[in-house]
Amino acid sequence: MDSATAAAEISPAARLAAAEGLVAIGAQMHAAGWSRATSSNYSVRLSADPLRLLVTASGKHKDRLTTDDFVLIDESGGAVEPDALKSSAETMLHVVLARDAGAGAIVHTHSVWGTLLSDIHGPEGVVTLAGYEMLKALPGIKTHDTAVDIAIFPNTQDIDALAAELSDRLKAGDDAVRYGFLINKHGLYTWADQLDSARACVEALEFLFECEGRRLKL
Ligand SMILES: CSCCC(=O)C(=O)COP(=O)(O)O
Ligand SMILES: [Zn+2]
Repeated sequence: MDSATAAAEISPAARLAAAEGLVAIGAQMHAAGWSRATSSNYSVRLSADPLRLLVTASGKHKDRLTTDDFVLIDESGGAVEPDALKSSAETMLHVVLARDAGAGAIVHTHSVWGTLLSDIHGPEGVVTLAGYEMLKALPGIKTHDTAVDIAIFPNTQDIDALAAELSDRLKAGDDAVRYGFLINKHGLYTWADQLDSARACVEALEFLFECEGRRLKL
């Protein structure tokens, strides 16, 4: 199938709805202080086979996104359509999450608390969130009486290498990458089957990071 045919398979209505959802997420994440200064990237999967993701273009202010600020990409992370904007520098993380975690929507944030916790717990490679009622906002969790590990990867500018490491851990069924992961002194990636659920995951994890951070401070 050539790229023009594949692009044509995504209905304009579905693409527009996804873009509108991501514009709204950008406004919300920015208002929460989690996507400042052009940081963050977001995507929605529009097709699983062939893989097609609508991902934010690189370098955009997330409080001012328009429905034109997105790029339709394929399983290689390349733009499907001609004359596309440059997709997020972290596009390959979205590809791996959609492909290997079955994510339907992916949200990456740069919060203060997540960034600080990733630094403090960086040497252990994991932060554990235990006993909080808010854990029940994560998919499949039914009780506060549980503990969730969130992996912390070293930060790197080699996104292909990070994507490969992430892929290995997802394929191995590593519990510490089940709900999300942190990148050291960088931010959070989390995902779900659809955008509303991914939003709940971000809100829950950022709440829990703030609880952990404030607890350490107290
Ligand atoms: C200003 S934040 C540095 C880049 C980054 O981490 C990020 O999330 C945004 O990168 P993008 O290429 O998606 O704009
Ligand atoms: Zn980032």
